[in-house]
Amino acid sequence: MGKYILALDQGTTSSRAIIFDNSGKSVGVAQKEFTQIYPKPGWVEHDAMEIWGTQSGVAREVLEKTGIRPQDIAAIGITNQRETTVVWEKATGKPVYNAIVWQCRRTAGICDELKAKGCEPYIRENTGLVVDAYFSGTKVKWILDNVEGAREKAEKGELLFGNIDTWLIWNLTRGAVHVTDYSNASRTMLYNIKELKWDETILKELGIPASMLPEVKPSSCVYGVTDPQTFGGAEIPIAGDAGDQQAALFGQACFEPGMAKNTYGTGCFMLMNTGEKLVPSNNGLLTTIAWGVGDKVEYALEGSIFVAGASVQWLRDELKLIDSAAASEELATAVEDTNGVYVVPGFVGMGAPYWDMYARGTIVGLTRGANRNHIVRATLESIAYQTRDVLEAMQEDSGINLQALKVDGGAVANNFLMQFQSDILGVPVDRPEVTETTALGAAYLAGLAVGYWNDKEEIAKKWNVDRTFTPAMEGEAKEKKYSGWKRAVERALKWEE
Ligand SMILES: Nc1ncnc2c1ncn2[C@@H]1O[C@H](COP(=O)(O)OP(=O)(O)O)[C@@H](O)[C@H]1O
Ligand SMILES: O=P(O)(O)OC[C@H](O)CO
Repeated sequence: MGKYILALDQGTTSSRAIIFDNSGKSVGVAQKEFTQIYPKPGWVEHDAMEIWGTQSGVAREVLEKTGIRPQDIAAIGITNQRETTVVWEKATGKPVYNAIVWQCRRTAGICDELKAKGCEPYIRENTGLVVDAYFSGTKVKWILDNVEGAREKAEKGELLFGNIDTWLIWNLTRGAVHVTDYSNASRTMLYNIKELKWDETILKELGIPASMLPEVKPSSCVYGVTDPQTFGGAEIPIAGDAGDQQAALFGQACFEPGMAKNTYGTGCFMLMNTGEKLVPSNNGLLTTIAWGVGDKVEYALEGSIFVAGASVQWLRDELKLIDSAAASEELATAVEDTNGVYVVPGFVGMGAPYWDMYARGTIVGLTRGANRNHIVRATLESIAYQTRDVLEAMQEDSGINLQALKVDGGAVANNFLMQFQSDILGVPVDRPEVTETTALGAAYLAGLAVGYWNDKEEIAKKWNVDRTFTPAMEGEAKEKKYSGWKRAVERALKWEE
């Protein structure tokens, strides 16, 4: 048995490879950002070949950097930005179009048509999702309808569809394996999460041939081995696969119903484990598959926030108010409050609990005294307010009052944000020692499949807190700030016509 597990974490803005040892500690990381393509307002694409190139590149880099031989890797775990859609030719492996990213709004019209036809209740009940351009189903339909010859080829069985996990596994095995796992399948809007099979009614409605779809497998099992050409002759088992938010839930050891985590990356995603029980939402959350491990499939409630850390990138890259994401903390704490300013980062519409594809970004409450620091602070605060929106919905749906929130992802390095988060929620926020929990979750899933770790109990013992932020804001002040946020959101909704 190899001594390490290699996790491939293919995120929205970068591809990362992390090697973990048996204690769950990272022993090496390599990361590379890749191109974000914005062909039109509201459209977002990635070059699928660049995704494969950067992901395989960082995997080789981390091995070289650490001096660990591919033969010393016991298994590879894959985790990925979810919903992002790739369609490629089976014979050549060539994508027929750029990957359409989860944030892309181009299929809002298709969603409106589905709603007008009355398909929403069926989709909600059987996929656990709301009808929104976020999910893969309408993106596949768009490619088949808009790329010349695509529909014809798809009907002849010549095209394959996959989310990024499927695309990576297909390339790692040089076209030998076309699979996904339950958690990723549950984000396509094509998968029946009650019956655990692709939903024929929805496929028919969207005109998507079943021959394009990957086989759906558990999140922890051996899918295949790497092609010898990828890692200098080694045939490493690929043994874990989960969408990044579900992987983070696993990496945070949220194994019991009622345990929840919030991941602050490009977007922000709060998931609560609901065990083998499928809990429908009446408050704008999603019901999704957490993972399939062994012969059990477990579910989660999810609040998906589309823009979180991405708004900090916007401050840096578009407004040029800060030099680095980390600098946002210094500017935010240079002022006592936002001076009444609210930023609503509805750049790609708003996700949970609003689900408005036509919302757009808004800054309100500006006065002559509003300065750069106030705008930076208001942007960070918007991440915490959106989290409160989804936490309230989650508590309502699950009937569980959260005692503490486990957090992870790039933006949890920001102590101001974490303290404000705890203040505005009124619950403690626990930041673990390992904040790369997405990659860690994928590593755990892979390690479990090959016997590198024995069981979930062994994994749960490895979770350690780095810092707990406890609520320090007085109740009235907190509610006043939050009600201002709710009014600001009203201004952002239904903006785009
Ligand atoms: N100190 C910080 N304060 C606020 N945001 C930060 C900080 N460091 C990183 N971020 C944000 O976190 C995000 C990166 O987190 P990461 O978990 O790597 O995201 P992803 O997996 O979505 O690519 C970026 O959007 C960045 O702006
Ligand atoms: O790339 P991330 O970490 O922001 O995650 C993206 C989500 O999976 C989208 O559903």
